[in-house]
Amino acid sequence: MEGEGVIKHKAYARAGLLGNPSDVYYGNTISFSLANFSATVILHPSNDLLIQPHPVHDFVRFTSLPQLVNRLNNEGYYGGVRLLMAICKVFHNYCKENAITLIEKNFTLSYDTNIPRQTGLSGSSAIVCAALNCLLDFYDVRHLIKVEVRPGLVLAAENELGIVAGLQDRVAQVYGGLVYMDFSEENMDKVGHGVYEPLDVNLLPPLHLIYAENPSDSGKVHSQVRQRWLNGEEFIVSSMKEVANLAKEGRKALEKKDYSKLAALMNRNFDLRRSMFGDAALGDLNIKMVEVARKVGAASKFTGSGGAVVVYCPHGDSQVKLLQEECNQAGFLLQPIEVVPFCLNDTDLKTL
Ligand SMILES: Nc1ncnc2c1ncn2[C@@H]1O[C@H](COP(=O)(O)OP(=O)(O)O)[C@@H](O)[C@H]1O
Ligand SMILES: O=C(O)[C@H]1O[C@H](OP(=O)(O)O)[C@H](O)[C@@H](O)[C@@H]1O
Ligand SMILES: [Mg+2]
Repeated sequence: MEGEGVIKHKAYARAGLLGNPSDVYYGNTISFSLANFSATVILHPSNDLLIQPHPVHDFVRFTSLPQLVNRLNNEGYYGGVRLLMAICKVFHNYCKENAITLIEKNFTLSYDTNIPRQTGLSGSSAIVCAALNCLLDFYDVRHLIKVEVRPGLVLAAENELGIVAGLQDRVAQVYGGLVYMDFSEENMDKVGHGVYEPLDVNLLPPLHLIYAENPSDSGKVHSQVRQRWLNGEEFIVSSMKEVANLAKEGRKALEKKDYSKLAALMNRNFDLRRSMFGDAALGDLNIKMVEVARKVGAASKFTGSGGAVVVYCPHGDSQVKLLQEECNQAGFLLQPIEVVPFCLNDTDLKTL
């Protein structure tokens, strides 16, 4: 039994279905949250304010030097503690700047997650998003912080830590379900966020996820696409516009349940990413995930910046079976995707 005043929130992994990474370039995306993986944050009222280290992800006791090195190589230096601290800071500052009074009281935050790291499934923002939801309820300010603003708060917490990211992940996690997002410059400059429209999750065909348990590519770190875009390089600017347009086209295709169109758009999305970023930046493993799907005639693209791909098998179960065999051979994991339903409550909706 959970104690009095305990608040618990879950946030799910997300997949970019179409249009990413144009969210970072005033574009459009369609993304969804998937129930396959999630992060949970629990808030207990307490006398002191405590951020509890996770027994595995923040573990600092090792059996040996090689074990310590192995853990750093696979998981990096950081766990989730810094993410929880950062969202506390961003939340506090946002409330202060917006004259939202927070009652003086303390809490303990703890978290757990099974979202595989560095797989482009947004494990970091899931932890931050779940923590933000706990804070909104603990201080009873959910009605005072607009839903559209929340993805920006999640992003701000990660930016605090030098994590470079865009908004589409956080929007999918705040809203749940399937969301069409418009990040056009006009909206972003006028209101500081995009325009987000939930779509019916039943418009989606059955989708699958391919990922690797220990992705080792660090390609994205070396990409210069952002700088080239800022320099106004014609090829990058026009390709990014085309990527954004895929989300617009994809919305129409979904609404008509025109899944052969959807498949073509997904494939084009990956091809455009590949031509802009280049194979070295994408990484062999990530490219192989896409190729494994294409080999059996399925459509596929990255869920995020690499590490996992979302797959559509137009020919159904027999094709999924072939895909499973290919994934087994390549050492990839394959799962049917379970889409999370839209998750805003009445209080959230009143802020829209
Ligand atoms: N499973 C996890 N457990 C604890 N912390 C995590 C986990 N995943 C991510 N983080 C935190 O988020 C930061 C960035 O994570 P990242 O590798 O970009 O994951 P993702 O792409 O899934 O968001 C990490 O440095 C770490 O602080
Ligand atoms: O490149 C992309 O498609 C996405 O990359 C980031 O997500 P990640 O989960 O870290 O791979 C970024 O946060 C997104 O906004 C991009 O669309
Ligand atoms: Mg991340």
